Amino acid sequence: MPEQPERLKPLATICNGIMSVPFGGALQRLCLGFAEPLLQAMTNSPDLKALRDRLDVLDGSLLDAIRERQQIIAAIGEAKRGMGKPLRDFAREKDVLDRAEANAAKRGLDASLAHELMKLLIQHSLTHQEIAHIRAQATGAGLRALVVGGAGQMGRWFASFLDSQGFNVEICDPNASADEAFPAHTRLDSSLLNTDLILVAAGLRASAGILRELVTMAPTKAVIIDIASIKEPLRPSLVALKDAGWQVASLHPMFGPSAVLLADRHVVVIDLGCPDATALARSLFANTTAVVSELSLDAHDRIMAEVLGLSHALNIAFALALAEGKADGDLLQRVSSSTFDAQSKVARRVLNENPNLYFEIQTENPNNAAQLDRLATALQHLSLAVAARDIDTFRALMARGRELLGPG
Ligand SMILES: C=C(O[C@@H]1C=C(C(=O)O)C=C[C@H]1O)C(=O)O
Repeated sequence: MPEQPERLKPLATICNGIMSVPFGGALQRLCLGFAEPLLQAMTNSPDLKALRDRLDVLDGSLLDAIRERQQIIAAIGEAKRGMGKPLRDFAREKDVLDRAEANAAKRGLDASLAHELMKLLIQHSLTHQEIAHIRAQATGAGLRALVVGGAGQMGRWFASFLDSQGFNVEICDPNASADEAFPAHTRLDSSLLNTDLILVAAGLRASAGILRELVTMAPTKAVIIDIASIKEPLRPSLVALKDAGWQVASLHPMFGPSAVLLADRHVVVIDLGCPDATALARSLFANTTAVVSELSLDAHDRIMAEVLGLSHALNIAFALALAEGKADGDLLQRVSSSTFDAQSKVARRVLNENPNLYFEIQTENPNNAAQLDRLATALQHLSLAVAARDIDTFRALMARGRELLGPG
């Protein structure tokens, strides 16, 4: 390619770089076809409209290349299923990312752009493979499930998740509308309990009430699984259900209703001493890329005081401290640092969550008060070290936290 004027060099680099991304044939052909004429056009006639028109074509072809990638991904998913191989291949993902970075660097393209682009595409391919895999495995085929609280956000998520596994889903929710996606009931009565799975996916107080109601009903073959964020309020009913002869287990999906891909998502299973129920709870996520961990009933709430209670409280406090200082939100966003950006993003997410649920996470966990005390103490230590201009203590405080969280 001839030497380009200085102002065109960045574009030449991008075109060269794009050629290095391993999209398969389409994008390479596209770049070879367009890069030079495009640069020519820029040199001869700097016509903005013509350049944008060409860019539109290029962007369309980018999407064609991505579609071609997705089709190959679907074929790979099927091949892996046929061979009984797991959905996710971490070593292969690393290869794909490393190759994209190396190819980008060779062409003078920013390696992190190539990395991020490929990461996004891998995420999408996993989502597609996961959905296809769940449907193909049909773990719930021939089984029936009743989702109690099925018109709530997590209830809806679980209803369609179970449906995608082949379960025959019905929901029970006093707030069910006339046009629910599944047959809906507004009252829990014993005729609904003749099913294989009763998934209780209501708010915490409501779930406690539903489990109490189930305790009064004669056990059926159904497995009862709750998905509450805090387990202590449910403990007496969970124990009573088991004692009454129900098969019962507890689940805690560590993600919200917007989750599509379960890669990097966590699910907690609590074994309540009913092996069939625990096995069913585990099997619901067996064909996904979610990481399933087991916790005891006691450990669950202790750990959730750290994972949920502390992180929610800290983010609410962060925003409150800004509000107390009458901070100018627009100005802060204009001059924000990378840490402030990241922190605000998390805080914004927390503050837009359902206050009833977040209140219950703070108030219903018996371990939470002590955790909030530790947060207050930590802030005090920090304030004292700063007021005393004590660098050694400040360093020690940072080192202690780093030891726990590991290097960044
Ligand atoms: C496509 C595959 O499945 C997954 C998706 C990958 C991708 O999008 O490149 C890579 C590895 C796997 O986790 C594969 O195994 O090759």
